[in-house]
Amino acid sequence: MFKYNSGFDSEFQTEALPNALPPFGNNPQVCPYNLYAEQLSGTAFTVPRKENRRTWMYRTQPSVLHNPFEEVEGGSLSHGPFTRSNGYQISPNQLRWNPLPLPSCSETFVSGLTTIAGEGDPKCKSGLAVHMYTCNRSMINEAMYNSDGDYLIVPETGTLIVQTELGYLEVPPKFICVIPRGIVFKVNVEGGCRGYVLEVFKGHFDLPDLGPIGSNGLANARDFEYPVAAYDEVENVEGKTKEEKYNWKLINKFGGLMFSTERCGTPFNVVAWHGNYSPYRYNLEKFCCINSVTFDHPDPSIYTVLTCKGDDVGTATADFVIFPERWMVMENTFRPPWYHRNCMSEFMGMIWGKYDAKEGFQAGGASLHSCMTPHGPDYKTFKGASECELKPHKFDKGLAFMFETNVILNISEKALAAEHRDVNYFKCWEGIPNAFQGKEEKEGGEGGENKKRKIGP
Ligand SMILES: O=C(O)Cc1cc(O)ccc1O
Ligand SMILES: [Fe+2]
Repeated sequence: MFKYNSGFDSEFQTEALPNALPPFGNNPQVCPYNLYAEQLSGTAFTVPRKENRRTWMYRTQPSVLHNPFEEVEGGSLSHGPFTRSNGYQISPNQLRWNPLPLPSCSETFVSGLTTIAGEGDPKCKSGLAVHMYTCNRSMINEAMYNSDGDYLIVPETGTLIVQTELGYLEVPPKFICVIPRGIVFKVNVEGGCRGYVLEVFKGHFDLPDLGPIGSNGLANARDFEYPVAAYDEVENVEGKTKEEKYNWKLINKFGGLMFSTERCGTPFNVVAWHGNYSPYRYNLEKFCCINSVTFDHPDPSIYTVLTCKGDDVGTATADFVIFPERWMVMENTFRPPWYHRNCMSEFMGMIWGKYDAKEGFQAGGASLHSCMTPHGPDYKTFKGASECELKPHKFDKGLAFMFETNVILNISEKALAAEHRDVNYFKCWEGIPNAFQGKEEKEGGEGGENKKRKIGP
């Protein structure tokens, strides 16, 4: 339906009307079509050139035309600092949630956002938040921008039509989109929608380095799609009062709180733009998976789609990782995820189908295994994967993902107390027997062959 340009992190130029971009330079004395030039900076002016992101927009009116913002009740999205007094707790427990029910009353993407967890402070540009949304209504004459960071949106049910200042993105399940800090957007939907949002308060998402993998593979740069310029029809405001002209609601998430105001006409009035700071979408089915073809289950970092680098080299503020359809061919290997404890925290969601490590992890549900919280396959999965014949096998039963972060997340009390929380989750590991056979009975003896284990009584 919509057109796109492609290429991660590229410098694009796009015009909804011919020759709407200045032929050279960014801010000529008078712009083509008498448009207003406006720069949006996504990095400090002075960061190194290869990290520098900014976009020049040529719009029918500049963004300044709005009334003063006032703080509003942010509902479940407004998170303020992630403190106990503000309704956040920490927990070293294994946590899991069943799917959030789709809304029974009218909700937009923004009103239907609810913060699940977070750490850090958007005012200091550090940390992240994890949100979920359910919605069933398009935003009409209503738009939002986030001063706090970049949104990475993962739909699970329903297609989002994301209208942004820079053009449209269609984002069905199995696609993701990123809306960088400051970009004004609205979301149109048809029917019930549900999904996940990762918000990073510092930096931007990058493709991970590939090291010895080489110059291709995982998420390929050419598969990232960027909007082409599109603007709303200009309204005839002749004879209208100021109130009638200021007919759009503009919401701003700012320092963890929500603010709202009225703005003069549509904010989607950019006729042309050029630059490298833009929202984009990516089809997760284009992910080129790298996996073991000999033995052993590799670390899940091989499935990293996008990473938001942290302060320490190789340690992300947040990675977006998927567990896509793939062939499992490893020999003499327990193929599902191993039991493990991780210094990073793992928030997981399910886009469709089933997860290969557990029963009961449902599409639209979520789990959180925080820093050093033990987790891994439930006993049934362990037993099955330890005893099955190891033939080449295509895992094609579902698509899970992980937001993996360096921080310990504070969890919203609302999410902890929610009815859809699976408080019996920890029981999925109950009954794992002690299968140790004792020194005398050990098969193979010292240095013996790595024999197939016998499981259970
Ligand atoms: O915990 C999980 O299910 C996610 C995960 C998957 C995997 O293949 C290896 C490690 C890991 O944390
Ligand atoms: Fe894990």
